[in-house]
Amino acid sequence: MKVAVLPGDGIGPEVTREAVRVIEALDLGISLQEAPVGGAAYKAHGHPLPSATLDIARDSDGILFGAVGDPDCDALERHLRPEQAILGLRKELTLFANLRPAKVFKGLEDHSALRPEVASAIDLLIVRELNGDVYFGEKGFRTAPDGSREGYDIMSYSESEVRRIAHVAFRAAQGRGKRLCSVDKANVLETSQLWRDVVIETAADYPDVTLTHMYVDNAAMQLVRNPGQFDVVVTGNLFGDILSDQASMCVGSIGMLASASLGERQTAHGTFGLYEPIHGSAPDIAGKGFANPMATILSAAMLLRHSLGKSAEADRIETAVGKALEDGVLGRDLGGSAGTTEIGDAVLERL
Ligand SMILES: NC(=O)C1=CN([C@@H]2O[C@H](COP(=O)(O)OP(=O)(O)OC[C@H]3O[C@@H](n4cnc5c(N)ncnc54)[C@H](O)[C@@H]3O)[C@@H](O)[C@H]2O)C=CC1
Ligand SMILES: CC(C)CC(=O)C(=O)O
Ligand SMILES: [Mg+2]
Repeated sequence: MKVAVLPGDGIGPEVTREAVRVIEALDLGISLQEAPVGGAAYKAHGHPLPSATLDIARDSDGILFGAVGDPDCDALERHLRPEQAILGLRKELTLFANLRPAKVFKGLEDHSALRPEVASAIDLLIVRELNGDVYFGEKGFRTAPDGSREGYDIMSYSESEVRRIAHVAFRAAQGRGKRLCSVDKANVLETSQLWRDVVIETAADYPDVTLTHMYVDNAAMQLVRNPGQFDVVVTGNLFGDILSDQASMCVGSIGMLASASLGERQTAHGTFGLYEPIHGSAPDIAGKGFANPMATILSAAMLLRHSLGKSAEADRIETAVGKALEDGVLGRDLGGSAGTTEIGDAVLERL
Protein backbone atom coordinates (compact mmCIF):
# COMPACT_ATOMS: atom_id res chain seq x y z
CA MET A 1 0.00 0.00 0.00
CA LYS A 2 1.49 3.31 -1.10
CA VAL A 3 0.43 6.70 0.23
CA ALA A 4 1.72 9.98 -1.18
CA VAL A 5 2.12 12.64 1.51
CA LEU A 6 1.92 16.23 0.23
CA PRO A 7 2.20 18.57 3.25
CA GLY A 8 2.21 21.89 1.33
CA ASP A 9 2.36 25.30 2.99
CA GLY A 10 1.64 27.13 6.24
CA ILE A 11 0.04 24.79 8.78
CA GLY A 12 -0.12 22.04 6.12
CA PRO A 13 3.15 20.38 7.26
CA GLU A 14 2.25 20.85 10.94
CA VAL A 15 -1.10 19.06 10.73
CA THR A 16 0.09 16.46 8.23
CA ARG A 17 2.92 15.44 10.60
CA GLU A 18 0.38 14.46 13.25
CA ALA A 19 -1.73 12.46 10.80
CA VAL A 20 1.39 10.64 9.59
CA ARG A 21 2.28 9.76 13.20
CA VAL A 22 -1.16 8.22 13.61
CA ILE A 23 -0.87 6.21 10.38
CA GLU A 24 2.59 4.98 11.36
CA ALA A 25 1.41 3.98 14.84
CA LEU A 26 -1.09 1.59 13.29
CA ASP A 27 1.82 -0.32 11.73
CA LEU A 28 -0.07 -1.41 8.62
CA GLY A 29 2.96 -1.71 6.35
CA ILE A 30 2.00 1.41 4.44
CA SER A 31 4.82 2.98 2.46
CA LEU A 32 4.69 6.78 2.74
CA GLN A 33 6.32 8.95 0.11
CA GLU A 34 6.52 12.70 0.71
CA ALA A 35 6.63 15.25 -2.11
CA PRO A 36 6.59 19.06 -2.33
CA VAL A 37 3.47 20.91 -3.39
CA GLY A 38 2.12 24.49 -3.40
CA GLY A 39 4.23 27.50 -2.53
CA ALA A 40 6.93 25.23 -1.08
CA ALA A 41 7.21 23.45 -4.44
CA TYR A 42 7.18 26.73 -6.35
CA LYS A 43 10.05 28.06 -4.23
CA ALA A 44 12.10 24.87 -4.62
CA HIS A 45 11.22 23.83 -8.17
CA GLY A 46 9.54 26.78 -9.88
CA HIS A 47 6.10 25.16 -10.08
CA PRO A 48 3.33 24.54 -7.48
CA LEU A 49 2.69 21.05 -8.82
CA PRO A 50 5.99 19.66 -10.16
CA SER A 51 5.61 16.73 -12.55
CA ALA A 52 7.58 14.52 -10.12
CA THR A 53 4.99 15.26 -7.40
CA LEU A 54 2.11 14.52 -9.76
CA ASP A 55 3.78 11.21 -10.72
CA ILE A 56 4.17 10.20 -7.06
CA ALA A 57 0.51 11.10 -6.44
CA ARG A 58 -0.67 9.18 -9.50
CA ASP A 59 1.41 6.15 -8.58
CA SER A 60 -0.03 5.91 -5.05
CA ASP A 61 -3.12 4.18 -3.67
CA GLY A 62 -4.14 7.39 -1.93
CA ILE A 63 -2.86 10.88 -1.17
CA LEU A 64 -2.69 12.65 2.18
CA PHE A 65 -2.71 16.38 1.48
CA GLY A 66 -2.12 19.20 3.97
CA ALA A 67 -2.91 22.62 2.53
CA VAL A 68 -1.49 25.07 0.01
CA GLY A 69 -1.41 28.84 -0.04
CA ASP A 70 1.29 31.37 0.73
CA PRO A 71 0.81 35.14 0.88
CA ASP A 72 4.31 35.55 -0.63
CA CYS A 73 2.94 33.99 -3.81
CA ASP A 74 -0.24 36.07 -4.15
CA ALA A 75 1.30 38.33 -6.80
CA LEU A 76 2.37 35.45 -9.05
CA GLU A 77 0.60 34.76 -12.31
CA ARG A 78 -2.46 32.64 -11.58
CA HIS A 79 -1.03 29.38 -13.04
CA LEU A 80 1.98 29.56 -10.67
CA ARG A 81 0.04 30.23 -7.47
CA PRO A 82 0.09 27.53 -4.76
CA GLU A 83 -3.68 26.94 -5.00
CA GLN A 84 -3.22 25.70 -8.57
CA ALA A 85 -1.59 22.60 -7.08
CA ILE A 86 -4.74 21.34 -5.40
CA LEU A 87 -6.90 22.36 -8.36
CA GLY A 88 -4.43 20.59 -10.67
CA LEU A 89 -4.39 17.39 -8.61
CA ARG A 90 -8.19 17.26 -8.50
CA LYS A 91 -8.46 17.79 -12.26
CA GLU A 92 -5.48 15.70 -13.43
CA LEU A 93 -6.50 12.74 -11.29
CA THR A 94 -10.23 13.14 -12.09
CA LEU A 95 -11.12 13.39 -8.40
CA PHE A 96 -14.57 14.83 -8.97
CA ALA A 97 -16.44 13.81 -5.83
CA ASN A 98 -15.55 15.64 -2.64
CA LEU A 99 -17.13 14.14 0.47
CA ARG A 100 -17.18 16.48 3.46
CA PRO A 101 -18.89 14.93 6.48
CA ALA A 102 -19.94 17.19 9.35
CA LYS A 103 -21.01 15.65 12.63
CA VAL A 104 -20.89 16.96 16.16
CA PHE A 105 -18.59 14.89 18.31
CA LYS A 106 -19.90 14.15 21.81
CA GLY A 107 -18.80 16.93 24.10
CA LEU A 108 -18.42 19.50 21.33
CA GLU A 109 -22.03 20.72 21.44
CA ASP A 110 -21.04 23.62 23.67
CA HIS A 111 -18.24 24.65 21.34
CA SER A 112 -20.35 25.11 18.23
CA ALA A 113 -21.13 28.61 17.01
CA LEU A 114 -24.77 27.46 17.31
CA ARG A 115 -26.87 26.75 20.41
CA PRO A 116 -26.04 23.24 21.77
CA GLU A 117 -29.53 21.87 21.09
CA VAL A 118 -29.27 23.01 17.45
CA ALA A 119 -25.69 21.81 17.00
CA SER A 120 -26.19 18.38 18.54
CA ALA A 121 -28.52 17.35 15.68
CA ILE A 122 -25.86 17.83 12.99
CA ASP A 123 -24.97 14.69 11.05
CA LEU A 124 -24.68 15.60 7.42
CA LEU A 125 -22.55 14.90 4.38
CA ILE A 126 -21.77 17.54 1.78
CA VAL A 127 -21.06 16.01 -1.62
CA ARG A 128 -19.30 18.74 -3.56
CA GLU A 129 -18.52 18.50 -7.27
CA LEU A 130 -14.83 19.17 -7.72
CA ASN A 131 -13.85 19.18 -11.40
CA GLY A 132 -16.13 21.80 -12.93
CA ASP A 133 -18.00 25.06 -12.27
CA VAL A 134 -16.59 28.57 -12.22
CA TYR A 135 -13.25 27.30 -10.83
CA PHE A 136 -12.33 25.70 -14.14
CA GLY A 137 -14.05 27.91 -16.72
CA GLU A 138 -12.34 30.37 -18.99
CA LYS A 139 -11.12 33.34 -16.96
CA GLY A 140 -9.24 36.52 -17.52
CA PHE A 141 -9.18 40.28 -17.57
CA ARG A 142 -10.42 42.45 -20.40
CA THR A 143 -11.05 46.07 -21.17
CA ALA A 144 -14.64 47.25 -21.34
CA PRO A 145 -15.76 49.59 -24.15
CA ASP A 146 -15.41 52.54 -21.77
CA GLY A 147 -11.78 51.62 -21.13
CA SER A 148 -12.34 50.32 -17.61
CA ARG A 149 -11.07 46.90 -16.48
CA GLU A 150 -13.25 43.79 -16.26
CA GLY A 151 -12.52 40.39 -14.75
CA TYR A 152 -14.45 37.31 -15.81
CA ASP A 153 -14.76 33.64 -14.88
CA ILE A 154 -17.11 31.47 -16.87
CA MET A 155 -19.41 29.20 -14.87
CA SER A 156 -20.55 26.02 -16.61
CA TYR A 157 -21.44 22.39 -15.99
CA SER A 158 -21.85 19.67 -18.57
CA GLU A 159 -24.65 17.14 -18.27
CA SER A 160 -22.19 14.29 -17.71
CA GLU A 161 -20.38 16.16 -14.92
CA VAL A 162 -23.66 16.70 -13.09
CA ARG A 163 -24.86 13.16 -13.66
CA ARG A 164 -21.75 11.50 -12.26
CA ILE A 165 -21.74 13.56 -9.05
CA ALA A 166 -25.51 13.04 -8.69
CA HIS A 167 -24.97 9.26 -8.79
CA VAL A 168 -22.32 9.55 -6.05
CA ALA A 169 -24.69 11.62 -3.91
CA PHE A 170 -27.70 9.33 -4.38
CA ARG A 171 -25.59 6.30 -3.51
CA ALA A 172 -24.25 8.09 -0.43
CA ALA A 173 -27.82 8.89 0.61
CA GLN A 174 -28.80 5.25 0.15
CA GLY A 175 -26.10 4.34 2.66
CA ARG A 176 -27.30 6.96 5.17
CA GLY A 177 -30.70 8.51 5.90
CA LYS A 178 -31.99 8.24 2.27
CA ARG A 179 -32.55 11.98 1.97
CA LEU A 180 -30.76 14.10 -0.61
CA CYS A 181 -30.97 17.87 -0.86
CA SER A 182 -29.59 19.36 -4.07
CA VAL A 183 -28.40 22.93 -3.61
CA ASP A 184 -28.29 25.31 -6.56
CA LYS A 185 -29.25 28.77 -7.77
CA ALA A 186 -31.67 27.67 -10.51
CA ASN A 187 -33.79 30.77 -10.02
CA VAL A 188 -31.00 32.83 -11.59
CA LEU A 189 -28.34 30.63 -13.25
CA GLU A 190 -28.70 28.43 -16.35
CA THR A 191 -25.82 26.32 -15.02
CA SER A 192 -27.97 25.59 -11.99
CA GLN A 193 -31.09 24.92 -14.09
CA LEU A 194 -29.21 22.22 -15.96
CA TRP A 195 -27.87 20.94 -12.62
CA ARG A 196 -31.40 20.66 -11.24
CA ASP A 197 -32.82 19.02 -14.40
CA VAL A 198 -30.08 16.38 -14.47
CA VAL A 199 -30.34 15.65 -10.72
CA ILE A 200 -34.10 15.12 -11.16
CA GLU A 201 -33.49 12.77 -14.12
CA THR A 202 -30.91 10.81 -12.10
CA ALA A 203 -33.38 10.44 -9.22
CA ALA A 204 -35.36 7.95 -11.32
CA ASP A 205 -32.63 5.37 -10.57
CA TYR A 206 -33.00 5.87 -6.82
CA PRO A 207 -36.70 5.59 -5.88
CA ASP A 208 -35.75 4.87 -2.26
CA VAL A 209 -34.11 8.30 -1.85
CA THR A 210 -36.21 11.41 -1.15
CA LEU A 211 -34.89 14.29 -3.26
CA THR A 212 -35.44 17.94 -2.39
CA HIS A 213 -34.01 21.13 -3.87
CA MET A 214 -32.89 24.30 -2.15
CA TYR A 215 -31.46 27.59 -3.38
CA VAL A 216 -27.99 28.19 -2.05
CA ASP A 217 -28.84 31.40 -0.20
CA ASN A 218 -31.60 29.60 1.67
CA ALA A 219 -29.28 26.62 2.27
CA ALA A 220 -26.74 28.93 3.94
CA MET A 221 -29.49 30.20 6.21
CA GLN A 222 -30.99 26.73 6.94
CA LEU A 223 -27.53 25.41 7.82
CA VAL A 224 -27.46 27.66 10.86
CA ARG A 225 -31.21 27.71 11.56
CA ASN A 226 -31.78 23.96 11.57
CA PRO A 227 -28.77 21.95 10.33
CA GLY A 228 -30.32 18.73 11.65
CA GLN A 229 -32.72 18.74 8.68
CA PHE A 230 -29.91 17.76 6.28
CA ASP A 231 -28.75 14.24 5.53
CA VAL A 232 -26.80 14.42 2.24
CA VAL A 233 -26.34 17.70 0.40
CA VAL A 234 -25.12 17.68 -3.20
CA THR A 235 -23.90 20.87 -4.77
CA GLY A 236 -21.44 22.44 -7.19
CA ASN A 237 -17.83 23.33 -6.64
CA LEU A 238 -18.24 26.96 -5.53
CA PHE A 239 -21.34 26.54 -3.38
CA GLY A 240 -19.90 23.40 -1.77
CA ASP A 241 -16.66 25.19 -0.93
CA ILE A 242 -18.51 27.95 0.88
CA LEU A 243 -21.18 25.84 2.58
CA SER A 244 -18.62 23.39 3.96
CA ASP A 245 -16.60 26.12 5.69
CA GLN A 246 -19.90 27.29 7.17
CA ALA A 247 -20.81 23.75 8.26
CA SER A 248 -17.46 23.48 10.03
CA MET A 249 -18.34 26.28 12.44
CA CYS A 250 -21.71 24.67 13.06
CA VAL A 251 -19.87 21.63 14.42
CA GLY A 252 -17.27 23.69 16.23
CA SER A 253 -14.25 24.55 14.13
CA ILE A 254 -12.76 24.45 10.67
CA GLY A 255 -9.99 22.47 12.32
CA MET A 256 -12.39 19.53 12.66
CA LEU A 257 -13.69 18.88 9.13
CA ALA A 258 -12.08 16.17 7.02
CA SER A 259 -12.61 15.38 3.37
CA ALA A 260 -12.16 12.72 0.73
CA SER A 261 -11.88 13.52 -2.96
CA LEU A 262 -12.70 10.47 -5.02
CA GLY A 263 -12.95 9.50 -8.66
CA GLU A 264 -13.76 6.22 -10.32
CA ARG A 265 -10.32 4.59 -10.39
CA GLN A 266 -10.06 1.45 -8.27
CA THR A 267 -6.83 0.23 -6.77
CA ALA A 268 -6.04 -3.20 -5.33
CA HIS A 269 -7.31 -1.95 -1.96
CA GLY A 270 -10.18 0.44 -2.67
CA THR A 271 -11.04 3.66 -4.48
CA PHE A 272 -8.14 5.94 -5.34
CA GLY A 273 -8.50 9.31 -3.64
CA LEU A 274 -7.01 12.41 -2.08
CA TYR A 275 -7.65 13.25 1.57
CA GLU A 276 -7.32 16.68 3.11
CA PRO A 277 -8.74 18.89 5.84
CA ILE A 278 -11.23 21.38 4.42
CA HIS A 279 -9.20 24.30 5.74
CA GLY A 280 -6.34 26.11 4.06
CA SER A 281 -2.76 26.91 5.03
CA ALA A 282 -3.84 29.40 7.75
CA PRO A 283 -0.85 31.77 7.41
CA ASP A 284 -2.10 33.71 10.43
CA ILE A 285 -1.26 30.84 12.79
CA ALA A 286 1.44 28.99 10.82
CA GLY A 287 4.57 28.16 12.81
CA LYS A 288 2.92 28.87 16.15
CA GLY A 289 2.23 25.26 17.06
CA PHE A 290 -1.47 25.51 17.77
CA ALA A 291 -3.15 24.48 14.52
CA ASN A 292 -5.72 21.79 15.21
CA PRO A 293 -4.59 18.60 13.40
CA MET A 294 -7.84 16.69 14.01
CA ALA A 295 -9.29 17.45 10.55
CA THR A 296 -6.17 15.98 8.96
CA ILE A 297 -6.11 13.00 11.32
CA LEU A 298 -9.77 12.37 10.45
CA SER A 299 -8.85 12.71 6.75
CA ALA A 300 -6.25 9.97 7.29
CA ALA A 301 -9.07 7.82 8.68
CA MET A 302 -11.07 8.43 5.51
CA LEU A 303 -8.00 7.45 3.48
CA LEU A 304 -7.74 4.14 5.31
CA ARG A 305 -11.46 3.47 4.84
CA HIS A 306 -11.95 4.46 1.19
CA SER A 307 -8.56 3.85 -0.45
CA LEU A 308 -6.85 1.18 1.64
CA GLY A 309 -9.72 -1.09 2.69
CA LYS A 310 -8.91 -0.59 6.38
CA SER A 311 -12.30 0.29 7.86
CA ALA A 312 -11.60 -1.12 11.32
CA GLU A 313 -8.45 1.01 11.61
CA ALA A 314 -10.36 4.06 10.35
CA ASP A 315 -12.93 3.46 13.08
CA ARG A 316 -10.10 3.24 15.63
CA ILE A 317 -8.78 6.66 14.62
CA GLU A 318 -12.22 8.26 14.73
CA THR A 319 -12.93 6.72 18.12
CA ALA A 320 -9.58 7.97 19.45
CA VAL A 321 -10.33 11.51 18.24
CA GLY A 322 -13.76 11.31 19.89
CA LYS A 323 -12.24 10.13 23.18
CA ALA A 324 -9.64 12.91 23.15
CA LEU A 325 -12.40 15.47 22.70
CA GLU A 326 -14.53 13.91 25.44
CA ASP A 327 -11.49 14.07 27.72
CA GLY A 328 -11.29 17.79 27.05
CA VAL A 329 -8.32 17.83 24.67
CA LEU A 330 -9.32 20.95 22.77
CA GLY A 331 -7.26 23.19 20.51
CA ARG A 332 -7.44 26.97 20.75
CA ASP A 333 -9.91 26.96 17.85
CA LEU A 334 -12.31 25.15 20.21
CA GLY A 335 -11.62 27.34 23.21
CA GLY A 336 -8.98 25.04 24.72
CA SER A 337 -5.23 25.31 25.00
CA ALA A 338 -3.87 22.07 23.50
CA GLY A 339 -1.20 22.57 20.84
CA THR A 340 -0.78 20.65 17.59
CA THR A 341 1.63 18.00 18.92
CA GLU A 342 -0.27 17.66 22.18
CA ILE A 343 -3.45 16.88 20.24
CA GLY A 344 -1.54 14.36 18.11
CA ASP A 345 -0.15 12.74 21.30
CA ALA A 346 -3.64 12.61 22.84
CA VAL A 347 -5.04 10.79 19.79
CA LEU A 348 -2.10 8.37 19.72
CA GLU A 349 -2.57 7.54 23.42
CA ARG A 350 -6.20 6.65 22.77
CA LEU A 351 -5.74 4.59 19.59
N1 LIG B 1 -7.21 22.98 0.03
C1 LIG B 1 -6.38 23.98 0.27
O1 LIG B 1 -5.17 23.78 0.22
C2 LIG B 1 -6.92 25.31 0.62
C3 LIG B 1 -6.09 26.38 0.56
N2 LIG B 1 -6.52 27.62 0.96
C4 LIG B 1 -5.52 28.70 0.96
O2 LIG B 1 -5.07 28.87 2.30
C5 LIG B 1 -4.68 30.23 2.50
C6 LIG B 1 -5.39 30.84 3.69
O3 LIG B 1 -6.76 30.93 3.39
P1 LIG B 1 -7.87 31.39 4.42
O4 LIG B 1 -8.96 31.99 3.65
O5 LIG B 1 -7.25 32.15 5.52
O6 LIG B 1 -8.47 29.99 4.99
P2 LIG B 1 -7.91 29.02 6.09
O7 LIG B 1 -8.82 27.85 6.11
O8 LIG B 1 -6.47 28.73 5.87
O9 LIG B 1 -8.03 29.81 7.49
C7 LIG B 1 -9.23 30.44 7.88
C8 LIG B 1 -9.20 30.70 9.39
O10 LIG B 1 -9.33 29.46 10.08
C9 LIG B 1 -8.23 29.22 10.92
N3 LIG B 1 -7.85 27.81 10.79
C10 LIG B 1 -7.77 27.09 9.65
N4 LIG B 1 -7.39 25.85 9.89
C11 LIG B 1 -7.21 25.75 11.22
C12 LIG B 1 -6.79 24.69 12.07
N5 LIG B 1 -6.48 23.46 11.61
N6 LIG B 1 -6.71 24.95 13.39
C13 LIG B 1 -7.02 26.17 13.89
N7 LIG B 1 -7.41 27.21 13.13
C14 LIG B 1 -7.50 27.00 11.80
C15 LIG B 1 -7.11 30.13 10.41
O11 LIG B 1 -6.19 30.45 11.41
C16 LIG B 1 -7.90 31.31 9.85
O12 LIG B 1 -8.14 32.24 10.88
C17 LIG B 1 -4.98 30.95 1.18
O13 LIG B 1 -3.81 30.99 0.42
C18 LIG B 1 -6.01 30.04 0.52
O14 LIG B 1 -6.05 30.16 -0.87
C19 LIG B 1 -7.79 27.81 1.44
C20 LIG B 1 -8.65 26.76 1.50
C21 LIG B 1 -8.30 25.43 1.06
C1 LIG C 1 -7.98 26.84 -2.33
C2 LIG C 1 -9.18 26.42 -3.14
C3 LIG C 1 -8.68 26.02 -4.49
C4 LIG C 1 -9.95 25.30 -2.60
C5 LIG C 1 -10.75 25.43 -1.35
O1 LIG C 1 -10.96 26.44 -0.72
C6 LIG C 1 -11.31 24.18 -0.90
O2 LIG C 1 -11.22 23.18 -1.61
O3 LIG C 1 -11.91 24.13 0.18
MG1 LIG D 1 -12.47 26.02 0.86
